[in-house]
Amino acid sequence: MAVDASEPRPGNSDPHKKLPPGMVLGKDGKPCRTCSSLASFTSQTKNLRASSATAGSAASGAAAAAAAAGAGAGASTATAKLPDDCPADVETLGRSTWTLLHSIAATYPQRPTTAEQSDLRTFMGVFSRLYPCWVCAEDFQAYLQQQQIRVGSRDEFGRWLCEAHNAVNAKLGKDAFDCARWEERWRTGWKDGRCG
Ligand SMILES: Cc1cc2nc3c(=O)[nH]c(=O)nc-3n(C[C@H](O)[C@H](O)[C@H](O)COP(=O)(O)OP(=O)(O)OC[C@H]3O[C@@H](n4cnc5c(N)ncnc54)[C@H](O)[C@@H]3O)c2cc1C
Repeated sequence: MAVDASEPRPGNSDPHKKLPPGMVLGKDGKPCRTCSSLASFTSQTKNLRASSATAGSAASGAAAAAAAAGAGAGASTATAKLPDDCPADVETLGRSTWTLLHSIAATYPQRPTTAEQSDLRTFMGVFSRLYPCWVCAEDFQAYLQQQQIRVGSRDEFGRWLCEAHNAVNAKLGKDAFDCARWEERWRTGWKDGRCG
């Protein structure tokens, strides 16, 4: 995964310089919420709304609150001020998606049939093309090309997925997760019993 999505990456030739850090444009050239951190997205949309307010239109309701939350605020501040029922940014989308993917690994058979292995391979291939953050999707497709997916058993896929997740963690400057413990995290619960 060669590209850091914290860098501005426009989908067209718009100038990078006006984009806040963490902002990624969609392939249509507009701010891409599912590719961007919430703080940068709300900061950018605030600027756009301010421009249109000057031209006579006003932002309102939750949208205005979101824009205000982004004004000069860090990601955590903006996140704290937004209601739960707003569209996903790159982080909430990522967390939910990893939960789904690791949970699929956790319920994948220990001895999958040929058809089950084929389904999982197909699912992951389609997933990598449909993932709503296009920069994430492109890098994940590249990862799939470099690190052939392993679907021969639950543990094989669980560890492959953990390594894939660690590759994203590394790209984002986060700590690596201990893949020997992927099942504790996503299937059995931690050995200390705190997950019930
Ligand atoms: C396919 C994919 C590609 C992505 N690419 C990008 C990108 O290019 N740029 C970007 O900004 N964001 C990307 N994201 C989102 C990013 O990975 C995180 O989801 C997001 O930054 C939120 O991170 P987090 O720290 O809350 O925890 P997450 O990374 O979302 O992890 C959720 C939980 O999973 C557990 N965990 C962490 N690492 C592992 C692991 N290796 N194996 C098993 N469990 C683990 C931890 O308990 C953690 O709390 C991507 C997400 C996906 C699904």
